[in-house]
Amino acid sequence: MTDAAATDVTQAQDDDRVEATDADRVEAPEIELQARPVLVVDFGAQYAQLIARRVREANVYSEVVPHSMPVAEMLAKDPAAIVLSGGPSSVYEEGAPSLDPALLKGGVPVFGMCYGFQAMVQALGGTVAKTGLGEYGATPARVTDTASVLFNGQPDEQSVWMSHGDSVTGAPEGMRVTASTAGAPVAAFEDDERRLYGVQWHPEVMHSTFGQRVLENFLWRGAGIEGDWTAANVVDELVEAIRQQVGESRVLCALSGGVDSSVAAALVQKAVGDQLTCVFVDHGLLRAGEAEQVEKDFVDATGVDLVVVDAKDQFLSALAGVSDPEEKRKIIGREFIRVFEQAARDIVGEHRGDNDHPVEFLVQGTLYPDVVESGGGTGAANIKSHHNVGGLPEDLQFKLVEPLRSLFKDEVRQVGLELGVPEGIVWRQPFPGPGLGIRIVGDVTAERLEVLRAADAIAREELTAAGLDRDIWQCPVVLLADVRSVGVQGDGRTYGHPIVLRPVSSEDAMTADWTRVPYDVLAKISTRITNEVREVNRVVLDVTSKPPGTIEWE
Ligand SMILES: Nc1ncnc2c1ncn2[C@@H]1O[C@H](COP(=O)(O)OP(=O)(O)OP(=O)(O)O)[C@@H](O)[C@H]1O
Ligand SMILES: O=c1[nH]c(=O)c2[nH+]cn([C@@H]3O[C@H](COP(=O)(O)O)[C@@H](O)[C@H]3O)c2[nH]1
Ligand SMILES: NC(=O)CC[C@H](N)C(=O)O
Ligand SMILES: [Mg+2]
Repeated sequence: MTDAAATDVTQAQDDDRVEATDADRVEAPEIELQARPVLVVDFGAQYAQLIARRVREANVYSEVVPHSMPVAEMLAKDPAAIVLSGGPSSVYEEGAPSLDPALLKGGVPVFGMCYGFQAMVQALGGTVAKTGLGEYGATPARVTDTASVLFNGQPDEQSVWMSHGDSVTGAPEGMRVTASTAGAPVAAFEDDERRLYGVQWHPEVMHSTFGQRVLENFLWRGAGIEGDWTAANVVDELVEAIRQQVGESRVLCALSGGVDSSVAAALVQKAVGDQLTCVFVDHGLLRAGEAEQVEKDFVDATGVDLVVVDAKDQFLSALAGVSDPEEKRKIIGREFIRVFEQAARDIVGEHRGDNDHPVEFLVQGTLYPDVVESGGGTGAANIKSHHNVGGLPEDLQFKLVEPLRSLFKDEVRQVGLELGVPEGIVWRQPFPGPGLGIRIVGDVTAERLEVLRAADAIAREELTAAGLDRDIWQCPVVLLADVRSVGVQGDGRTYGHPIVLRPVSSEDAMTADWTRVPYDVLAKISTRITNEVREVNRVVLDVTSKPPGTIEWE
């Protein structure tokens, strides 16, 4: 299940850590889709993006907006409907985010969940109070009208996921109460005339048995939305939005050969064809065989116009002596941009005479998780600065083209399949842009990279041989360069470094669990790494989920 809980993990104070500041916060996406959106108003919820995602699963386009956005601005987006999220506050407290009653009078269908439900009640003149009857987790609900818009055709007893301490003690006038629980006599209400609906629970989490059905009923029946938004529509809309944004300008695409940039490149290719040049940076932090694979196999499979830049020395010298993860990420983000700037100058030079248009735009395969982890969500904490978002330098001259910025990886894979991107690329495991640079705990040197590359190649080879590639989301292999332990090899003492295996299963990288790789496969990897990589005398397995751990160690 997806959730944004990871972004809420409080970071331990550490004087050596490069602190994330407000300056790290990132701007809203530049590309906007043309379908009328369903706006998810975020009241500080754990699950705002999850709601948006569930709306898209109902084939309706959706975007998250902060509760602080003025109503006029929300209505200016011409929303097809509005969903109000949950949130940690209590509506009757001073300073709690409130709902402007004007939003409920704009003629747009509205659906409130939990805090959003309570905020509707307050705005409509009902009452909310702390009753001492909080409900947390799976809760039996009684539906009192199984023919209503929300509950049509559903059983009159269903299990819903609750997380509330406050309850509605007085329903607003004109609202029909259609469900109740022990702690929330008013657990759902509906008003078909004003097209206002709400539930006290969280239909967006999979533990609410009929959650998706309730949401779909609101969207399709209550709001009368067609539900025709599919990967095919999104391709058309994104292509059109890219054309609008880019015009006649030349465009560079930062292409890693990974899923996201390949799909982004395919979209831009479709939109502005020969205005596009892809740039792949070999920063010396790649895995064994990767540069060759992108240079040859990728071009063979897609036919893109690709420039490969060898920037190994530039990155390694910029990273020399740096061990702080955030500092590494910012250096890598900056050096990437410096490489793209140079490439832009070279490309303009090449085309001088037949093309006067400078390279104004840089395409990146940024996804929503990159944005939210970099602190770009509504009030979300900075967990780590992804090189392509929070790691961008302040003096960035390019305008960014990031068509996938509000999507999750599994949605991007659907878009990729729709575009005909080869399956071998669509189903590739993710590999982070900062590469092995954030898998060496300690500073990055050419020698350490060699060690890690050798261990990583063995782990990948054995996991592939065991047929586990599609079961595993990705398996970072991490070198603890500043840790040494004693071993005995060939009857002699060794004092080597540990390698950590971090196989994880996930749907979208927002949450993850460690993969139960069979012991015999782990044994083989361990034996081979310790036999074949001289500097390593110990292999350990990371058995932490996300949260609390992140997938990468840095
Ligand atoms: N070596 C590289 N050369 C050029 N651009 C890169 C490189 N590595 C990353 N990027 C850029 O940074 C973006 C973010 O990297 P990220 O790893 O999240 O995505 P990806 O590599 O496209 O897909 P995946 O998540 O499947 O690895 C990429 O989409 C791409 O635009
Ligand atoms: O392109 C990227 N630039 C980055 O700076 C970066 N940091 C993490 N990752 C990848 O993002 C996903 C979530 O990773 P974490 O759980 O470690 O935050 C995982 O798939 C990670 O591999 C990155 N990708
Ligand atoms: N999850 C929520 O939206 C909770 C709403 C409110 N804070 C309550 O406890 O009732
Ligand atoms: Mg990648």
